[in-house]
Amino acid sequence: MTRTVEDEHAYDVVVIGAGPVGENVVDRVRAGGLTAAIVEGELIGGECSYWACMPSKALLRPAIARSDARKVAGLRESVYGPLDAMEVLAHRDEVVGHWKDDGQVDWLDSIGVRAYRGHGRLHGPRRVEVAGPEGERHVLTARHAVAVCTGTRPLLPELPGLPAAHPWTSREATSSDRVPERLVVVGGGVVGVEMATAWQALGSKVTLLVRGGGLLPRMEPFLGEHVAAALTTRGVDVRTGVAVSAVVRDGGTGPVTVVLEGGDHVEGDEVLFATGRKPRTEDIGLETVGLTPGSWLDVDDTLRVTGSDWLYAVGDVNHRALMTHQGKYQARIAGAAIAARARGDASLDTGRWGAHAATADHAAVTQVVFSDPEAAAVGLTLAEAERAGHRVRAVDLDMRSVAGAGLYAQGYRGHARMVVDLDREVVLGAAFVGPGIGELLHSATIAVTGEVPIARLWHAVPAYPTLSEAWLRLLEAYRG
Ligand SMILES: Cc1cc2nc3c(=O)[nH]c(=O)nc-3n(C[C@H](O)[C@H](O)[C@H](O)COP(=O)(O)OP(=O)(O)OC[C@H]3O[C@@H](n4cnc5c(N)ncnc54)[C@H](O)[C@@H]3O)c2cc1C
Ligand SMILES: NC(=O)c1ccc[n+]([C@@H]2O[C@H](COP(=O)([O-])OP(=O)(O)OC[C@H]3O[C@@H](n4cnc5c(N)ncnc54)[C@H](O)[C@@H]3O)[C@@H](O)[C@H]2O)c1
Repeated sequence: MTRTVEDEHAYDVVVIGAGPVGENVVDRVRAGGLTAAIVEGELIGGECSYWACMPSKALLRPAIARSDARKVAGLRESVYGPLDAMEVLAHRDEVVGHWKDDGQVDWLDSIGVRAYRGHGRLHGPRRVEVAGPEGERHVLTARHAVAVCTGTRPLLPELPGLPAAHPWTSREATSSDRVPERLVVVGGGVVGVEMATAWQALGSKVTLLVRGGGLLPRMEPFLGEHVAAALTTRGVDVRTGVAVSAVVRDGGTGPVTVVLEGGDHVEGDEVLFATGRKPRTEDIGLETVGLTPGSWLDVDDTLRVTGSDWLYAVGDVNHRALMTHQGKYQARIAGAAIAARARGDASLDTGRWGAHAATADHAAVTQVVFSDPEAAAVGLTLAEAERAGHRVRAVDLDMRSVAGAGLYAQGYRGHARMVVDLDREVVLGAAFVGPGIGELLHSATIAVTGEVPIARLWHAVPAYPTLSEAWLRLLEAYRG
């Protein structure tokens, strides 16, 4: 039965979108002494919890653990067999709470934040309307700020036959309850690489179609080269420099044919399009506050939308760094800035590395790609540092020269790079690829964020024999 309940409530802060970022915004503004409400149209916890980070990592963990174990003498033989795909999928279902958000609802209750179920839209300055699932309507007004944290959805290219072929997007690739015999993956970015790794390990025959020259194009090129070589060794058909021109699936079910420019084609039982994201801003009332529906939202370093004194855009939706940890960092900064402005606080500190400025978005974005081998990076690549006008030197290291690498895995293959600002003698960026390398990243993040002088890093002694001795070798190479 459809009913209309119209009520109006005022809060200090109203947040649209209860993904990891929206949740952290309300947490921080509550900690700053403000009242807050949050609006969610699907599941509280957002894309990350149910169709992105968490399920993808649950699928990848057994693949990576098995691969590492197969490189250890005395253990290799015990892990020779295939993964139990059904067990892995069942564990993935546990990790995502069977796509139920009760736990997150309890948490919001516990911090005193009211959650409104439904689609949120701006309706003029400081006003949000919520259209609930049963036709009810709530009007929320914000005394201090509205934060748009609506995230992204998959961006599909306009190709003949694509909608009718019912392609997988990241949602199906992370929630499928069966393993397709043949999976075609289009896109060599992070989603394409991680999902090709997972489904190949779970038993699919994977073809990875990449239009550029290599994988993971936003990172140092050697990361993608190592990952591509390893995927190929494991049986993935990695094709670079190819463009998809059409997709054919008669009747929308059964085998799917991916047609390439030049006439070649690839057959699969499913096709995943991992071709990027677009902002979820097409239907959130942006036009009522002078902004363009469907656009990414430009913000300053306090995450406030350009030209506004009350509207914030935090997380994926502002296109600064599309990762959960970066979005949560922004949420901490935005929450503190909103609370400080609400107090009329003269201590608002928006300078570089200030308490109310998301400086790391420019200088120290971190990412771990859970491929096999893992790829990880922080800060600037060599090319980015040069483009930015820094006088830099890149120091490279074959990870085989690190004693801990040989112990971690026989036949260890990996590589590390540190990009040094020669004028200030600080690290601007670092990148690593190799088994177990993801956990090494935070040491690099501290070096980059702290702008620790190389002369002081020389005194940061990595324990022997760990992978962290990569730092020792990099510094030795730099100092000559
Ligand atoms: C396959 C995959 C794997 C990933 N793995 C990782 C990883 O390992 N590590 C990592 O750091 N990042 C990862 N990411 C990126 C990560 O998922 C995003 O950066 C993160 O989810 C962004 O959080 P968010 O809160 O900004 O947006 P989202 O998580 O997208 O949440 C937005 C929320 O807003 C809601 N919403 C939208 N519009 C409205 C509206 N009008 N009214 C009400 N509610 C609305 C949505 O329903 C959603 O719940 C991955 C992404 C993908 C696709
Ligand atoms: N571990 C992690 O941190 C993690 C994991 C998954 C996703 N994410 C984040 O989620 C976001 C989305 O990831 P993504 O991989 O979907 O996007 P992406 O932008 O990283 O990669 C998309 C790739 O698809 C290619 N592409 C675009 N259109 C194409 C076409 N028509 N044909 C062939 N290739 C095409 C692009 O060249 C690009 O390389 C990223 O910003 C990523 O950082 C993070």
